[in-house]
Amino acid sequence: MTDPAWQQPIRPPSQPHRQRALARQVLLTKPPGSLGQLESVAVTLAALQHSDSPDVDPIRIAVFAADHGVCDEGISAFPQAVTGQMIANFAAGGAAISVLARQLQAGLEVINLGTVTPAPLSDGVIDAAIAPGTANLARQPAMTSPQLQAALATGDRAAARAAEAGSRLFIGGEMGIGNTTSASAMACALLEQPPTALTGPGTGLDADGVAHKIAVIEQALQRHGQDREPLAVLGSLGGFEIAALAGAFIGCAVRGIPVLVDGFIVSVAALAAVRLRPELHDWLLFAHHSLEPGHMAVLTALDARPLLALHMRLGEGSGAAVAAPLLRSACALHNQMATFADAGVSGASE
Ligand SMILES: O=C(O)c1ccc[n+]([C@@H]2O[C@H](COP(=O)([O-])O)[C@@H](O)[C@H]2O)c1
Ligand SMILES: Cc1cc2nc[nH]c2cc1C
Repeated sequence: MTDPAWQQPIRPPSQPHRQRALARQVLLTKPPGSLGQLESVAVTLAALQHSDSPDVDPIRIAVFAADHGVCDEGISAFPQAVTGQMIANFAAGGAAISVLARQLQAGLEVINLGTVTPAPLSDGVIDAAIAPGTANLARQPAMTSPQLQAALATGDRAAARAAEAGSRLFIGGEMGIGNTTSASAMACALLEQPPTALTGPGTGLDADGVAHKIAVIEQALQRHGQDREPLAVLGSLGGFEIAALAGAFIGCAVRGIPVLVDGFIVSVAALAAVRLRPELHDWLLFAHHSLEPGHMAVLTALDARPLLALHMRLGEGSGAAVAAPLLRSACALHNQMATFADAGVSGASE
């Protein structure tokens, strides 16, 4: 039997391309370091893409959507039906990520991994339903092992489609009412922190709502928080869309596509995936710092330096889509700026 996709080899970044990109940055007509993170991003992309002219176009955005059985515990400000309704909105072009994808001229695909209210079949939605949502993680494991493998494989297929389309940057988004409970529980298990430190309002719970959500996560962690192995955490506390994101990110690294990581839920998926495959870490760029309070701890654990902090907390891949033009700028500056020699500009004084 062949190994599952998430066990395939991941190519290391090219050190010669990194060294040449670093050397070129010093020659460009600017004080060394003055373009800050735009410099390091261009150098990272050059090494990842094994290219002296890094480029993020075409960009692929894949939004993974699924429902969560833990909604039975009353942990979200919104009803579960919104997940299916938003899938239709993504496809119809009216959601925030639909607008941003158009603006970026990025390919957008929406992948339905299973909702309680069947999402209307629409063009542009890939049906990859595993079940009408996960089981209630406060009372039983969120998913079975075959369901977890199916979700990981669904993510890998999205990475394969991105590679076939020639994508040079992958943005993974998510939609799932209740998924901040799942992501917070996963983060607690993976980071060995208490729910009080990593739980927040999600779509907009008040203080009482957050206190109840913390109690639900405590219950879930008591039931199955002891096994901190990443597949066990994904299976017992995760969501289908979170597992698919983990599979997609590993699949992108396997195929040589850099990933721009979105907000809290996507970062938790990335953390689980990095625990599974530490070499994935090189392939992740971080878009923004979400308002969800657990995000900072997850970013710190990933040693991430997010590009933006806009107080966003939408999900869908929206923070990454907003940050993507910064990567375009970083590449354009790296590729097109004149050198001191070309432009006849004097370098720094001795
Ligand atoms: O990306 C984030 O940082 C983020 C923070 C808070 C909420 N969300 C979105 O809100 C939904 C989950 O919120 P909740 O309260 O239902 O758990 C889900 O569809 C996410 O895309 C996303
Ligand atoms: C309307 C709505 C849109 C979303 N997009 C991502 N999560 C969401 C949650 C809600 C409630």
